[in-house]
Amino acid sequence: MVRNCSACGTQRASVKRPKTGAAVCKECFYQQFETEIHDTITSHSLFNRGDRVAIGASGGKDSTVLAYVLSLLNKRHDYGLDLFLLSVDEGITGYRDDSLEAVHKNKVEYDLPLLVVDYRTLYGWTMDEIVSVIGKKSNCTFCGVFRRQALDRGAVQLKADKVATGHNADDMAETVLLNFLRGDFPRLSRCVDAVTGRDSALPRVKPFKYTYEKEIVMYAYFKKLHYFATECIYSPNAYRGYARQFLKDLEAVRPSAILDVIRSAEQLTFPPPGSKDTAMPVQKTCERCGYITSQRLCKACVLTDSLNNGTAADVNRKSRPGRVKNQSEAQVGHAVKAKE
Ligand SMILES: Nc1ncnc2c1ncn2[C@@H]1O[C@H](COP(=O)(O)OP(=O)(O)OP(=O)(O)O)[C@@H](O)[C@H]1O
Repeated sequence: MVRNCSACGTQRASVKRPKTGAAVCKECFYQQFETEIHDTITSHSLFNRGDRVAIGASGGKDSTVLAYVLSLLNKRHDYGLDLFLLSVDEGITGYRDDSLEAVHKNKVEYDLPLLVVDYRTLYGWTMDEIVSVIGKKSNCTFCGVFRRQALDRGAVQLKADKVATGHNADDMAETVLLNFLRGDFPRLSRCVDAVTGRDSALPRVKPFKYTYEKEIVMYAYFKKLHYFATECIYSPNAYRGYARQFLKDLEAVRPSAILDVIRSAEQLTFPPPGSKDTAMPVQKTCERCGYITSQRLCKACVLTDSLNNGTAADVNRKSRPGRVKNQSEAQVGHAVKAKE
């Protein structure tokens, strides 16, 4: 039976929205999708007029749609933002080199300036080289720490006020589950923030906080956006994989499950009311590179040292659970938990 769009009532419905189950026409899907992102941006005050915003552009679906939609909304609602694409080349042959080609296309199509920073220049090591030394098991630790800092360093080069990333609602809900399963309560409430480091020099914003991955894929498909659709070849993050599959199973039964998980975490406060455990680590700067850290050396310098002095494989072995960690190892173990 042919149904009319539940929003405009005139066009034929051609899309069933994964988030709401509503049957809508393509135009109304675009409108609703874009409006929901605009609402997230305004309700969480993600940007200020005149902000220079570095969009973390990996060439994947999320950041490609983010670059497209932010350009569109910036014009439509006159946000007054200066947008830039910022890519980190981790040095993964057959993965990042291909996805960066998509970013180069986006740069032209969306008419946005692009800066590419790379691990080789920043740290002296590519991920291909790191994996050849430490294997695939814990390489995400190195990549996560290096990427976070590389994005910050690139953003500083761009004189950016903010970094926007394509983390979507599925990513957020997965991270909530993982923090819950690890008993990481301090992170449990913070991991759903649409803005992190609001008072820092370089806040990070997540305009897709409430945007479902399936809708991002649909939007990219209908709009024929150019993106690179392959998983990282070095990404065996099995534990996150379980959380992802669990959420997908829940979503299949009840589509609101993803949003419900996020909303639950939003209600949590840490430390719990009445708790005396409120001490936050004191922020300093790394003695070697000047990057922010609560230790003498930042995590990236600790990891780079371990690669240079041949102890990188030990760092991974030692940071397994059940063993008392020294300060450097504790920093590294801590870093594994961040999906950024
Ligand atoms: N190499 C990179 N260069 C720049 N930004 C990146 C890079 N990798 C990740 N990001 C940013 O972090 C976000 C989340 O990254 P993640 O690795 O989870 O990829 P993802 O969920 O597959 O996203 P995407 O589809 O954009 O690749 C991305 O949307 C992007 O904004």
